[in-house]
Amino acid sequence: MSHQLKPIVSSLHLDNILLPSASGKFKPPSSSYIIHRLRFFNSSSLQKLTLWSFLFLAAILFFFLLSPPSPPPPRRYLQSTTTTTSSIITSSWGGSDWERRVRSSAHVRSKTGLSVLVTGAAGFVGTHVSIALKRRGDGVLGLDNFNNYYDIALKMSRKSLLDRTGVFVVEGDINDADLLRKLFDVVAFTHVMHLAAQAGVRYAMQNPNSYIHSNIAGFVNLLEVCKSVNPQPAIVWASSSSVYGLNSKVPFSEKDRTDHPASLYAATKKADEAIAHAYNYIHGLSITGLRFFTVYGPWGRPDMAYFFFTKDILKGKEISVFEGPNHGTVARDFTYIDDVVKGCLAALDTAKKSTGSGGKKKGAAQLRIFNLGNTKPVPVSKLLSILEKLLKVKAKRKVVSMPRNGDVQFTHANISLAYKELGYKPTTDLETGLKKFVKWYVGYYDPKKKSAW
Ligand SMILES: O=C(O)[C@H]1O[C@H](OP(=O)(O)OP(=O)(O)OC[C@H]2O[C@@H](n3ccc(=O)[nH]c3=O)[C@H](O)[C@@H]2O)[C@H](O)[C@@H](O)[C@H]1O
Repeated sequence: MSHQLKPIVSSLHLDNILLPSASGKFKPPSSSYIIHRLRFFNSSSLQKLTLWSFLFLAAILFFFLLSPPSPPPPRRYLQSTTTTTSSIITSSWGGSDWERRVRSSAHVRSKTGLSVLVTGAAGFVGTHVSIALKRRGDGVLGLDNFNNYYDIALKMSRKSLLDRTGVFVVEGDINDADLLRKLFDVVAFTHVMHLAAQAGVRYAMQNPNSYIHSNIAGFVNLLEVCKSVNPQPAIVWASSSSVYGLNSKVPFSEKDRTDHPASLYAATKKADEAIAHAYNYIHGLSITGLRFFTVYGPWGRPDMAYFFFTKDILKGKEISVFEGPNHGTVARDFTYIDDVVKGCLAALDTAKKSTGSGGKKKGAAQLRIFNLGNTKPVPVSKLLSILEKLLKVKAKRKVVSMPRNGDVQFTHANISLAYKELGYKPTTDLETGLKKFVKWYVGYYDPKKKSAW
C-alpha cells in the first residue's frame, strides 16, 4: 500500500498538507504560520476562492438532485445450494406494479369463480391446470421457483404460454414464508392448488435433500401460512401413486395400506399425507390430496420415460426397457393430462371451506384423498411400440432388469371413489394421448434445431 501512495503524495503541494510529527502525532500549526500563509492571498483572490467554492458546491447539489434513485436490491435471490435443486432466476417481488399484476391475474371473472394460488405453475400439471382455470373465469396466480431439475427453457416457454393466457407467474419458492404471506395480503385466495414438488422417483438417489426441501419443508411452510391467514383457503395438492409402493393387491384403492414406499420420493409424499392430516385435525384446514398415476402429455416432463424415449428414438440412442424379476412385465397406469386436469378442477370445485381462523380450528374440516389414474395399465414395452409407430422410427431396445432405485413393477388405480365424489372419468387411452404428445413434441423441438434437444 505505502509504495502506491508515495507518488501521489509527492505530486501534491506538501506545504498545504498537515504532516505528522516525527512522533507520529499531528502537530497543530502555529497562529503566526497561518497569518503568514494568509498574506499570500489578497482580497480578490479570497473572493474568487469563495465564488469557485460556491459554484463547486452548487454543481454537486445539482447532479445529486438530477441523478435517478438507485434501484432497490432484489428482495430474494434463490441460489444454488447443496440441498436443493438450484434455481438460476433472480427473483424480485414487491412494489406497486408487481401487486397490480398479482391482483389482475387473480381477478375472478365469473360469478361463481374461485381465486386460486397455483404453486408449481410453470410445471407440467401446473401449466395445464392454470390455463384450464383461467379459461373458465377463475382468478389464477402462479408461483414457481424455476429450478433446474430439468430444462429451464421449457419452463420459461410454459411461462410465456401462461402470460398469453393472462396468468402471471411469480418467481419464488414455497419455502419463502414472507412471499407467501405477501401474496395472501394482496389477494384473499379461496383455494390453493399445490403442485410445486420435487418429482421423479429415481432422482432421489442423486439428490435426496431436494425432496426434503420441497416436499416436506416447503409443504409445511405452505400449510403454516395457509393455517394463519384469514380466511383460510381450501387446499388441493398432488400426492402420488408411488405411495402404494410395494403393494401387490391390485387395483390400488385409497383404503389400501401405503406404508411400504420404494423410493424417498414416495416416502415424502406419504409423509405429506400424514402432515396434511395433522394440519386438518389441528387447524381446520380443508385438504384434498390427489394421487396422480404417471401423468403424460404435451408440455410434459423431460425426465419421464415417454418423453426421453421419444427424444432417444429420434436420436437413434439405445433405450433401456425395464423388466421385473423372472422377466416380469413392468407396467404403468399412464394417465393423460387432460383427464388429470378435470380431476383437479373437480377437486377444487367440491372442496369445502376450511373451518379455522387465526390458526385455530372452529370445527371439523374436510380431508380427502383420491386416486387419479386411468385404470388401464400398459406395459412399458407397449409404450415404446406406440412411440415407434407414431414416430415411424424403430427404437434400439435393450431389455434390462429394473434397477433398485425407486421404481415399482406396476401401478393400477381403482378410481371408483374419485368417480363417485368428483365425477372423475378418464377418457383418453395411451395411444390417443401419445399421438397428441408426439405432435406437440415435434412442433416444439424443431428438428432443424437439433442442438436444443
Ligand atoms: O405416478 C407417480 O406418482 C409417479 O409417476 C412418474 O413416475 P414413473 O411412473 O416411474 O414414470 P417414469 O419415470 O416415466 O417411468 C415410466 C415407466 O418406465 C420405466 N422405465 C423408466 C426409465 C427407463 O430408462 N426405462 C424404463 O423402462 C419405469 O420403470 C416405469 O415403469 C413420475 O415421474 C413421478 O414423479 C410420479 O409422479
